[in-house]
Amino acid sequence: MATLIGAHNFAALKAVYERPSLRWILQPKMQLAFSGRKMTLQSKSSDEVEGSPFDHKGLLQSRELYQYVLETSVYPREPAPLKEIRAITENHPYFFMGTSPDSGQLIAMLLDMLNAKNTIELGVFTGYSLLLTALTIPDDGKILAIDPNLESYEMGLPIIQKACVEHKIDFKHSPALPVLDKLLEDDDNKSSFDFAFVDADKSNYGNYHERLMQLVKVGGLIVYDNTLWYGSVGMPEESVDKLIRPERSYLLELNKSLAADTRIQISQVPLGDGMTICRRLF
Ligand SMILES: C[S@@+](CC[C@H](N)C(=O)[O-])C[C@H]1O[C@@H](n2cnc3c(N)ncnc32)[C@H](O)[C@@H]1O
Repeated sequence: MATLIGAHNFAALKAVYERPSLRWILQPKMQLAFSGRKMTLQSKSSDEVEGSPFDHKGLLQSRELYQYVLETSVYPREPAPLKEIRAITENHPYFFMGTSPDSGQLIAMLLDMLNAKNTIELGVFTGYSLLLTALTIPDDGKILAIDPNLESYEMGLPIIQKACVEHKIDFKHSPALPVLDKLLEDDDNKSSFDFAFVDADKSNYGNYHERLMQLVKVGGLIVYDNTLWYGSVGMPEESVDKLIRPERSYLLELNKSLAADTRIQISQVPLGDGMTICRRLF
């Protein structure tokens, strides 16, 4: 399959893509071909992917094991609208940013176990984790979803509408920090959220944590995505591509500070790109 994709962010995408050490991270199953200012997105067959730098295995030992998990436990139980949003996201130039379905399955279980009704999400993209949350919480539940990128949100919106869950979503087209600060001006918002999912700019994770600790109730959860950053947090700095080093350093800092934060119970889960689940204790 080959699809012509838009030329926005062309130079940046081309520069990133052409770094061989990053290709396996960015394009596990697809390949971008550049011709002049035209970009073509091409699916790779399983045979082409296998054993190549594009081989995708998440954080597990092998691609086969990751596929086994997805095909045995995740895909058979994944609701149809989520399959649909995952399919349309494959056409987005940054499709690799979507929350992985295995992480999503755990998030849904956590939401259910908490009986979460009032949730907040930082970093929406095309809406996989948002739709998952909307499908899981009750009909009168609410999700405050924040992202400065409206275009990506609008890509998944028709699927959210078709699933009849849009009424649960309050989308704020904005960076997250000012929205959180505004919420904190009203004491009624403090300790009002059952659940927070953070999948936005890694440089602000520390700032988000301090604010979310006030907004999420005692017993509530804050889940941080990408805390193992393609496994790079366990690698020596010099072996990590320079392009992903800044985020790696923010995540190293975050992981250390979460481990030292006595206000929370934590679990570092090696699913997807690594998620840290934090439960507010006091
Ligand atoms: C990894 S994607 C989120 C994936 C999403 N959870 C999903 O399931 O598809 C990261 C998102 O964070 C958003 N983002 C970047 N900076 C942000 C900020 N300051 N505040 C909130 N979101 C931000 C980006 O626009 C992008 O859509």
